[in-house]
Amino acid sequence: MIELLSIEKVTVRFDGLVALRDVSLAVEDGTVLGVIGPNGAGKTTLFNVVSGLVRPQSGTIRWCGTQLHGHRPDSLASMGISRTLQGLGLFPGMSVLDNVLVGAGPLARSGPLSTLLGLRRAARDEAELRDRAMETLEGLGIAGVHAAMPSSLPYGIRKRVALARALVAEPRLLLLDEPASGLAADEIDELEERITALSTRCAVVVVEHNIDWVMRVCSRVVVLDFGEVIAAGRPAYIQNDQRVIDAYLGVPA
Ligand SMILES: Nc1ncnc2c1ncn2[C@@H]1O[C@H](COP(=O)(O)OP(=O)(O)OP(=O)(O)O)[C@@H](O)[C@H]1O
Repeated sequence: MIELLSIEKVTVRFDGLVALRDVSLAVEDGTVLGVIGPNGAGKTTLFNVVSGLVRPQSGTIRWCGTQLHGHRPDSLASMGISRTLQGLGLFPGMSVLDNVLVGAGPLARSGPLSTLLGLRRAARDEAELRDRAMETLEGLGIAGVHAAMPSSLPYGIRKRVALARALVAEPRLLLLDEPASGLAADEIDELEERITALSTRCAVVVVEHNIDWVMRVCSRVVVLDFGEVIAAGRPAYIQNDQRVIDAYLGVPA
């Protein structure tokens, strides 16, 4: 299987606090990797490192075999990486479609200059992007609300809009920060099916506190505790690992 993302011995310090210590993991194409751990374990920091929001003090990050040096969050989509945020991160003053178009923006071939010089092409690009955004909404069953403002929609639908915004760029790697939080039981089941279907198109990394869901959806799981990887492997292995049970899962019933 193709290794898309490889993180090797990454350490992140915030002043005196070590948020990640010598963390290594790899994400292969077509897989769903779960990242779990108690609050403050370093899960979001890990996403921030991959996204270029946080620079590690040491360690390397490779994307499709090439080492990343000082990559920036605004280059992520064109690299083929998309991310959803904890919570929603939708723009309240923009319609659902416009929110999704924000995710498609980095793909626009027409920058400000070509927009000035070639209005026709810019218009064509915009129409293509709109079509693509509508298709993405359709794929998630929410094309009907494309003109609505996010605040008028139930939380589960808004969460799908946030997913659409990440998917519209057709990423090779999708980073999902707590995708199941705040969802009802039937929506969580639906999300399981959706992620499983998505994994045929892209690799997925999920940070999630709903452990049962993680164990169902993920092919591999990495467990962080105080910034360190304390276990990594298949869900069945993780569930029976004594360090994981002690640090996070508690005594099995
Ligand atoms: N920008 C920052 N400046 C200082 N400390 C930070 C910063 N970002 C994270 N931290 C600290 O780093 C540690 C790891 O935080 P992080 O948010 O990555 O954990 P987490 O596993 O995502 O937690 P949660 O499950 O609560 O979201 C925490 O102690 C946190 O307070």
